[in-house]
Amino acid sequence: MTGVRAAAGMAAGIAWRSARRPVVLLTLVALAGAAAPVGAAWATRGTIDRVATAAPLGELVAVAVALAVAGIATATLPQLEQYLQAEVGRAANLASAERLHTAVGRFVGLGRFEDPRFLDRLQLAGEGERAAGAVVGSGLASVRSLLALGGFVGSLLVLSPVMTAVVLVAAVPTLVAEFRLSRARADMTFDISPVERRELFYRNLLTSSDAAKEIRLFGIAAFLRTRMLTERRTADDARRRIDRRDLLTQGGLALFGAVVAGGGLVWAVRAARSGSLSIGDVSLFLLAIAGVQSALAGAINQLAQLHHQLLMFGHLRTVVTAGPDLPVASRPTPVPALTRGIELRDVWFRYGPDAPWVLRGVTLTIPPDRATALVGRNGSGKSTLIKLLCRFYDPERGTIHWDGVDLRELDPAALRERITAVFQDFVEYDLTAAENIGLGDLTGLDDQERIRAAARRAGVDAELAGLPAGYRTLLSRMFFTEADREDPSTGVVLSGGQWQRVAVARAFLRDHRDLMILDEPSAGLDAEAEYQIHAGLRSHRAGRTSLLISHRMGSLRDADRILVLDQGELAEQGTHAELLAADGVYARLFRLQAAGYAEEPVAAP
Ligand SMILES: Nc1ncnc2c1ncn2[C@@H]1O[C@H](COP(=O)(O)OP(=O)(O)OP(=O)(O)O)[C@@H](O)[C@H]1O
Repeated sequence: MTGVRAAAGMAAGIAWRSARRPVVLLTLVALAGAAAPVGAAWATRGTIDRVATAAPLGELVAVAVALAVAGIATATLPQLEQYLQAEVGRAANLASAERLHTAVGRFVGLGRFEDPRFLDRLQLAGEGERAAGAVVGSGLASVRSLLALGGFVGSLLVLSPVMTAVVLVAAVPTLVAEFRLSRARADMTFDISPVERRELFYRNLLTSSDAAKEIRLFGIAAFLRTRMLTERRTADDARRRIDRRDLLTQGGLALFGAVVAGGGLVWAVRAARSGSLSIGDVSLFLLAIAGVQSALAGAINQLAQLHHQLLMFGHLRTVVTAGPDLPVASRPTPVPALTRGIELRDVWFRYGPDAPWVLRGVTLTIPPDRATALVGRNGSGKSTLIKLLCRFYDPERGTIHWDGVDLRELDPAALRERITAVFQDFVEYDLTAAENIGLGDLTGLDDQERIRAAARRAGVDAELAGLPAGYRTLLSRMFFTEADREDPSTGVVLSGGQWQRVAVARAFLRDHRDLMILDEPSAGLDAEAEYQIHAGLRSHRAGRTSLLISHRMGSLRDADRILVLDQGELAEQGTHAELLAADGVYARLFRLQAAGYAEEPVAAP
């Protein structure tokens, strides 16, 4: 309950700060909306009694006007309430989206994005993002219904305290049942979120252009479709169970309500016959009974919705108030220039407490102003080591020092300001060519000359300049209307190697950083493009600290130092010549690859 209360406080705070005036108006409309039907019931009673007793015309006109005003208010206020709820919703949801995504952007590491439970919560927080406004809307609608309920209960009380007690006691099981139902629905939504995530994965796969080739060639569309539908059926079964419970509960409650109302009607007719109620009283009684039931149903419905929205908003609150994913120093040390290099001291790392060790006691130095290469078989831990250098994770044991300072004492954002990188799984942004490069350094986003210079060094300038709209061409065919489909100037699809060079240009734009990391920058390049890129890299590397990972051993041989990782351990280090002479892991990998390039078949070592 504390979580729900805290979520209510946060949602109300967001709505109030983002839409004060609409919230005030909505409150006034809700109050008026509560008074209108009760007023209409009393005005009806007054009108009928005055007509029955032939009251003076002035009095008759006054009650008729009151009845008309109450009727108009009852008819029109719901529309105004709906508009204001939407207005509050838009403002509050926008503010919630900002809160949520600011919080997500503050996670400095990658661990949370790889935790399935956290991903489920994040998905539900997306729903919570749209719940903030609805929380206020449902909250005020509940208040309106409760006030109307109070008004009708008061009216009933005047006529019959016993009947009032009966109606109120009858409401208790309804309240309890509806809340249980709401909680069960929210639990079910959370429980099926992994199933929905898998369904989404299969659905995206079936419609993705990237996967279309393999799906067709391997003939796996039906297989994937079956899996997608199985996930959907599992989710639907869970929903059906709740819907059935809903049906039984609502049906039972409706029957119960009808019996109570019917009993009340019999009592009122008998009371009128014995003369203890006037005709107006009977009409007020009937309107009050109907009013109590509809206000009660409305209040319960809105409270149940409110409860559900608060549970969803609770997920957003959990994400927004989650502590830092990695400890960040409260007074970080300013990041020094990299003059002494980076040092790993007995670094141990694994991706989870039950996962196998990926790095085992790695101790090494990346010297400043030198080109260092990292080599090793697949899965030996090279990319992981790079992720630790950027502080996307912390080592489980051991420390990493940037110019003598433990990375944990630095502000992660300030550290990353000093680094540029091409990751193995770089991003292909569905943006223009210029933006794709400009994102490397936002200060250069509008600087065409800088962007072109970076592209030239990555060997992709001529190709980008030759696109239908040059650097302003969209590198995507995603955001298309039907009319755009035939017009190539609205977007193009690049080849894998071209994308790779765009990613290298992006890293080049972020020039003058202390450390340049290149994880397989030439994996998809043709021989000429690879040569060009490495020439560009060599000129860039001169006098700078760089760390290059590549399985193309030829591109590493001129590195100042080569580090060889094997099963998470530093197996060897030295220059190309030293490592060949040592005749270890490196020499074996190099000779295996060199054998593939020899003109005459050479026996593999
Ligand atoms: N996010 C992750 N979660 C869990 N395990 C991971 C994750 N990333 C990598 N691993 C595991 O860590 C080990 C090392 O992976 P890493 O990507 O560092 O190797 P690598 O040397 O760069 O390999 P490659 O040459 O294939 O790129 C692998 O066994 C991999 O399965």
